[in-house]
Amino acid sequence: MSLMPVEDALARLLDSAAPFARVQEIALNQARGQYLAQDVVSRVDVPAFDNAAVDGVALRYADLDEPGLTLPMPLRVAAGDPPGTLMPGQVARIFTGAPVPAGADTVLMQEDCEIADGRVRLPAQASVSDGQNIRPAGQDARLDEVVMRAGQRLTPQAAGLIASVGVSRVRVYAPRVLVLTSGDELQAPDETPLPGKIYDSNGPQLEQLLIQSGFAEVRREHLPDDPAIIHASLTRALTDPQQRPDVIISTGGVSVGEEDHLRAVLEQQGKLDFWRLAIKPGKPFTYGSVDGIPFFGLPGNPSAVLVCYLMLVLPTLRRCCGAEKVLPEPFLLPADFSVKKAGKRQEYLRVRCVQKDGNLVLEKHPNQSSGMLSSAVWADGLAVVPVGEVVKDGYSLDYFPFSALIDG
Ligand SMILES: Nc1nc2c(c(=O)[nH]1)N[C@H]1C(S)=C(S)[C@@H](COP(=O)(O)OP(=O)(O)OC[C@H]3O[C@@H](n4cnc5c(N)ncnc54)[C@H](O)[C@@H]3O)O[C@H]1N2
Ligand code: MOO
Repeated sequence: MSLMPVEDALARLLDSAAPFARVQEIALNQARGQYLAQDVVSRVDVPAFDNAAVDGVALRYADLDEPGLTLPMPLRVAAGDPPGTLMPGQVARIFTGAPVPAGADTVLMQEDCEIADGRVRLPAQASVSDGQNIRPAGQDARLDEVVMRAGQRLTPQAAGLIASVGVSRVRVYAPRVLVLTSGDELQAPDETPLPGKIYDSNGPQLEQLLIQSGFAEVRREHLPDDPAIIHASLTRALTDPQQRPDVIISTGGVSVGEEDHLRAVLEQQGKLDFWRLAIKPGKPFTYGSVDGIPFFGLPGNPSAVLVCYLMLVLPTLRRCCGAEKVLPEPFLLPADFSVKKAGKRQEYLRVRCVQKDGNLVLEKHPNQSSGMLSSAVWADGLAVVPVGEVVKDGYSLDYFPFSALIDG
């Protein structure tokens, strides 16, 4: 059976992405990297007035025409003061951020003048540029200008920019995400370990991935390997208006084993769109919908969860928030390792970007088992080995830092 290429799967996911209906108005101090559901329009010019970029003196450039000039300094303007007016033949003491007085057109750094007894000895005109050290009104934003578009992320810089234009509340996408872990072998990390059982790591990992990538409304539920109970839990989540999610992400139960029930329930209760991709780790990746809600069925192996979330789920969530760009550009970096056997699936290796002889190279963790997370913690990103390719030492590979994948 041929597996669907990762690019085709991503294209299908992005095609199917419909805007999330759930939108929330939040105060800027609640910004946690969500996606804007509205354009942000400036209420002012930023800066609102021409102002000094340095501490020094404000003057008329034309007054510098005489060499070795000393002029009186009757005016003092600090940040927050009204600008005042400068008469010809005068200079004003001025500080960074203070409005430039009417009549002044140039600001000199105090280090370039001699200030004494209310007078200033000025440098030669040749060493000064007309208009220097003035930050013009509106250079950052103009009144009524759109400074951020719907679909952009509320990064810390964005929160600062939005505050600077006099806007304190914004509408953001706030989809409810239901994370379903599955498997009779799982226990919560605070339980006493029982024979044959393992601790759930997918639940905490996915929840943190979602929160860090701007999707904080996460509810987690654990499902046993019992189709009737899985069916009932899904029905409850879909019919209770307090719980009804906007997207569902499950882990485990999508492969070919007799105890892999999630895909079967999805097919029965909803619609299976596609299953099985040429991706390593993550082959049994499953996508469909239940009652119109997108359903991502991730494999159970924890590193497959990480890779599938970052490369397939998160880009789709971003598109549902109106984002144009859903994946960062990869860096092309040489491998400091080799992969001798060409694979049938596009492989996402857990790698580190390190310095070697003054150049950046990629180092691969020796154990790439999809059941392991210690290698994912050791790594700082993923390197991509396309289907059918071997990697010789020094070959360049696409490398995505985790930070860029998560931040978008
Ligand atoms: N005969 C075949 N067997 C398998 C195939 C295959 O093609 N033929 N594919 C393998 C691949 S690749 C993957 S990936 C796994 C995925 O299987 P499932 O998605 O059905 O996942 P499970 O079997 O439920 O779990 C796999 C693995 O992960 C552990 N797990 C599950 N949930 C969690 C959790 N929340 N926290 C930590 N670990 C979890 C689980 O115990 C299993 O060890 O199938 C292969 N098999
Ligand atoms: O696709 Mo699986 O995660 O390689 O073991």
